Amino acid sequence: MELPEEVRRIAEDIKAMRIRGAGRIARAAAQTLMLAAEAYKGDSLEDFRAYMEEVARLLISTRPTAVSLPNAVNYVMRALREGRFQSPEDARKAVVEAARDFIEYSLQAVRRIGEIGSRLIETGDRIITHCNSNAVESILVTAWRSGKRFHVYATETRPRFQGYITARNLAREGIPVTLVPDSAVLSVMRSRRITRVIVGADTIAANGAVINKIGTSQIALAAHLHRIPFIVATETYKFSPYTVVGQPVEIEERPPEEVLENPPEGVVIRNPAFDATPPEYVDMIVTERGIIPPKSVALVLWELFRRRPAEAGGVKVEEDATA
Ligand SMILES: O=C(COP(=O)(O)O)[C@H](O)[C@H](O)COP(=O)(O)O
Repeated sequence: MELPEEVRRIAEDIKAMRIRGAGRIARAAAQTLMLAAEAYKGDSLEDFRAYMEEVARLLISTRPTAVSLPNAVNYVMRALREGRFQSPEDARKAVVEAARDFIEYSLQAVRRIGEIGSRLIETGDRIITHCNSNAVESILVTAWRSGKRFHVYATETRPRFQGYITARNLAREGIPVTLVPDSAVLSVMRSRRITRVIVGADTIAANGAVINKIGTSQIALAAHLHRIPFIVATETYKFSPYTVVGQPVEIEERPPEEVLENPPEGVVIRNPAFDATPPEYVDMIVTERGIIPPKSVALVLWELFRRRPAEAGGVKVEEDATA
């Protein structure tokens, strides 16, 4: 069966970043699998499986870095890949149910991160954040609503300026927020005596490295130099099972036009969208399951994926790889 127009449109929205942010992308993928399953018209189980695999492939191909995307797709598809069904109708129900479960878990996880992470915020804090993260916003908004008073410095986040979204959302909550150019981070850290940095994540590697918006690692390095706690807020479906077996995280390279429409002749432009912050610069990772140090990531991954190697994209998670 032809893929529904709506499925292609959402895939295009993710690619063009009209739907963006690792958590949102994951939820949109689950929603799209649900939508595709509901739109299926045929009556062959085999055909339904092939059709759903095509949707899964299309979604996974949209953006390469955030592991929340394949993790969400594999979670939803597991029902179909491993289940025994009498009819496409049963299989369809299983997909819809798994997608609903994922979306509900995800929304609940973001709320839980807000509750757990807000305990780390104190009145008087001056906090730097980078890009736009639902998980970070959840922490800041929860802390603010609980009566804590603090000031946030949001970086613009060139070239796509997601920092504007953060600044606007926080300002709407009444949180004092100052927007600063990315290059002002070190200067702001010193002059404003920043007390904490909080960022989100697209992928957490098994060694505790944090892959997030380009520029995150520079901010982490500056925080490390100034002994400012560097906190990462992330749902555990951004932990990458692939990295357990040593697979590198692909860093998305976006179109050069995002940086400069018409570069002078002879000028080459590069536009990597993410970077990796080494675990040595990360003080803690706030997840929906609690706060962990980066060196515990492998343990959580083991806990999450040991019974479900299929979710690691068919990669068998070997026991001694996480020992
Ligand atoms: O790097 C980005 C977004 O990059 P892009 O704008 O290129 O998608 C965010 O920090 C993480 O995705 C976490 O966000 P969340 O906590 O909302 O999942």
